[in-house]
Amino acid sequence: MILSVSNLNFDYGAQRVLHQIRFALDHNEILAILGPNGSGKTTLLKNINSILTPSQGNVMVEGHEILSMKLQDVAKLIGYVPQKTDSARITVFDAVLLGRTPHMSWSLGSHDIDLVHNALRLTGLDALALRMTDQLSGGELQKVAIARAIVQEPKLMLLDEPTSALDLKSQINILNTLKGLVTAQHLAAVITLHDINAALRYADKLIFLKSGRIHKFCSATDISSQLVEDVYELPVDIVHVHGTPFVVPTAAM
Ligand SMILES: Nc1ncnc2c1ncn2[C@@H]1O[C@H](COP(=O)(O)OP(=O)(O)OP(=O)(O)O)[C@@H](O)[C@H]1O
Repeated sequence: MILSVSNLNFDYGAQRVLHQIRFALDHNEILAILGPNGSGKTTLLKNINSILTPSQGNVMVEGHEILSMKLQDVAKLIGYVPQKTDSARITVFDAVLLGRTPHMSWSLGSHDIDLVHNALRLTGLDALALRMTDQLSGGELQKVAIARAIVQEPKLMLLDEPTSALDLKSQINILNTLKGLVTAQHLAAVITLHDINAALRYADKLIFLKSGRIHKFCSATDISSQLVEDVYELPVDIVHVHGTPFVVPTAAM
């Protein structure tokens, strides 16, 4: 098991936003967190990597209690791709190289440089390596954040809506890259998505959050129209295309 979250509650001030969250994730697995706006998806990711501190409960990654670790050590275990990434007056290459910071001492080795080149290739950014990040589009910046998380060589990747700004081909490339990395490097990934159909295609496990509670923790194969209707309060049909389930809102609403 790579990630274990037990009895986690989180409050923003007096407002409880996450209630008794409990799940585990194995190596080689992608977990998609789904749910309506405001259901707590981003808050849950930020509790897993200790940007936010749970009011109760704990998070273990590879047997380490995250809350008791130094941030630099957390960054060796967890690569985080936030929903929004800031640009700066540095090149794409340097922005990606920053992902190596937790592993660096004094010198920059050829391994670090090779990892950056590889991540630029995987995310389709080779041609932009020397461009300043403040001259990128939103989707290109999103790819930089993903490349930076890849060079961290984490055991667990947390990605918050990583494909929200990407065109269709880039969405598929990034999700295929993520799936390939998870398998090849024996990692796990937790990814928040609004696109249920992408989740059904790429995730092994699903968590449906509703009002800060786990409504259902299941496999992608357990999807049903009733489940989606209960969570999103929207009537849907499930159709199968080439064996893959697709959620389609029913015509009559
Ligand atoms: N900094 C904050 N202070 C107070 N409440 C917050 C803060 N950030 C988020 N919230 C509230 O916490 C709840 C969960 O928010 P969160 O961003 O985790 O939801 P989400 O499922 O990621 O939403 P979305 O799909 O819209 O991105 C919401 O009710 C939100 O209004």
